[in-house]
Amino acid sequence: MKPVRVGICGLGTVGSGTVNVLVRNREEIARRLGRSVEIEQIGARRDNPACDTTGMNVTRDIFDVANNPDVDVLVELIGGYDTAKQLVLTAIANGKHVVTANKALIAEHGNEIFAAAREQGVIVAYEAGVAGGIPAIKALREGLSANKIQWLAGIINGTGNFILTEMRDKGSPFADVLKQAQELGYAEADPTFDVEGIDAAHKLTILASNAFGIPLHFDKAYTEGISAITPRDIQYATELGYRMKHLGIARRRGDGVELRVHPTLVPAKHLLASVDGVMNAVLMEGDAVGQTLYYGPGAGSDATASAVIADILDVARLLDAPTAAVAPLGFVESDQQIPVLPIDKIHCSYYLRLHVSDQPGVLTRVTEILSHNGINIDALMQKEVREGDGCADIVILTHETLEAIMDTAIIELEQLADVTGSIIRIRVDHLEM
Ligand SMILES: NC(=O)c1ccc[n+]([C@@H]2O[C@H](COP(=O)([O-])OP(=O)(O)OC[C@H]3O[C@@H](n4cnc5c(N)ncnc54)[C@H](O)[C@@H]3O)[C@@H](O)[C@H]2O)c1
Ligand SMILES: N[C@@H](CCO)C(=O)O
Ligand code: NA
Repeated sequence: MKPVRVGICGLGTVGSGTVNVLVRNREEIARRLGRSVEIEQIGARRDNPACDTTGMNVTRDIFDVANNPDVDVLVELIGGYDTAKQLVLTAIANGKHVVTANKALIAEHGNEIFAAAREQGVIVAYEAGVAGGIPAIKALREGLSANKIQWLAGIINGTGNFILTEMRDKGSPFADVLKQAQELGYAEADPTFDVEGIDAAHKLTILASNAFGIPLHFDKAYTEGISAITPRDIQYATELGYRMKHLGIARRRGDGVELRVHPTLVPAKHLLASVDGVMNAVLMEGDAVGQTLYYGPGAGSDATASAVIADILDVARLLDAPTAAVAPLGFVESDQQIPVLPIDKIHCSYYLRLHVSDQPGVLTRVTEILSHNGINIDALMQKEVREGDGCADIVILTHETLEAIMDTAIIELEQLADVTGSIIRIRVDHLEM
C-alpha cells in the first residue's frame, strides 16, 4: 500500500517528539498499520536541536504544508489560536485530514472547525490535546461507546499537578516549581493557562462533549486555578485525611450538566489522590461498565507524540474509507438541548477555613449560621493562634449542599465581627467508587 504522507507544522516540544518517535518506531508503526507513515514535509520557523531533520523537506512557511497536494494529513503543533485556526481550516478546505494537540483551539473553535470538516468529509483528531499520552478520547469514543456516561473527573493539567506535588512534598515555592515545569516542556506558552485552570477547562470541555454528546461549551465551564492555594490549606487537608488536587469534573444532573475546574479535596485513600507529578488520570463512570480509570503522562515531548501518532494511525486506517465511516472520528453529534449548569447550581461538600478572633462563643456563632442555612457539618478543627494577631483558624468540612446556599452562608460568616479577612472555600469530592 502507498505510504501515508504527513505534514508536521511546529517543531517545538511536541513537534520534535512526533518526528523522533515516527523515525524511531518507523518499522513498528508500519507493521501495525500495514503501510508506512512518511514525513512528507515539515513547517517550522527554525530547526530544533531536539530532533534531526536532515534530508527532510523543511519549509519556513507552514501554509506550504497546508497547500501541499502530497500531504494527506496535516499535523498542527504550533499552538495558539489565530494562525492555528487559519492553518487547520486551510488544510480542511484542501481536503486534508487534521491531527492536532491544540486543545485551546478545539475547545474554543471546535464547533466551527468540525462543521468545516464535516462539510469536506475529513477528520479532525485531537487525542494529544486531552490528558497528553493517555488515550482518554479513544476510551470515550471506542471502549466506552456502549455506555451512558454519568460523570467523569480528572487531573488533566500536568503542570498544575506537578506544582501541587512539589509544594506538598518538598515545600518548594510556587514560582520555582512553575519554572521547573516550563524547563521540562510541560507548561503552555502562556503558563497562566496552566495555573489559572484555563488549560484544564479546555480539556474538560472536550471530554464532556465526547462523554455527553454536547457541543463544546468552553465559555460555560467554571474555571478556578491553583494560584491561590496555600501550603497551610494543603497541610490542613492532609490532617483531615484529604489530598489537594486540581480536578476537572463533568457530571450529568437531572436539569443539565456540571462543567467545572477547581482545586478539590479528595480522600487520601482514593486512587486519584496518589496521581502525582506530571501524571494525569481520568476517572469515568458509565452506566454499564461502572468506573474505569485512565492514568499516564499528561505532558512531555514523546508522551504527547505517542497520542499524536496514534491519531495519525487512526486517520490512516480510514484514508480510503467512504465519508460515512470517517464522520464519527472527526465530529461529535451534539445535543444542543442539554444546558450547562451555572456554578451556583452545583451540589457538593466544602472545606471552609475561617480566620477568627479567639473569643468565647465564636464557634457557636459560626455553627449557628451554617445550621440556619441547613448546612450539616462533617468535621470541625480549630488550630492554634499562629500569627500573634490573637486569631485562630477554624476549619470545617460540610456535607453536600447547593453552592448558592454555601455562597449565602459565606457572606453571612464574613459579616461576623469575629471573622477576619475572606473565608477560604475549597470544594470536596468523594468520587464515590
Ligand atoms: N508540551 C506538551 O507537553 C503538550 C502536551 C499536549 C498538548 N500540547 C499542545 O501542543 C501544541 C504545541 O505545544 P509545544 O509544547 O510543542 O509548544 P512549543 O512552543 O514547544 O512549540 C510550538 C512550535 O511552533 C512554532 N511555531 C509557532 N507558530 C509558528 C508559525 N506561524 N510558523 C512556524 N512555526 C511556528 C514555534 O516556533 C515552536 O517551535 C500546543 O497546542 C500545546 O497546547 C503540548
Ligand atoms: N500544559 C499542559 C500540556 C499538556 O496538555 C499541561 O501541563 O498539562
Ligand atoms: Na490523550
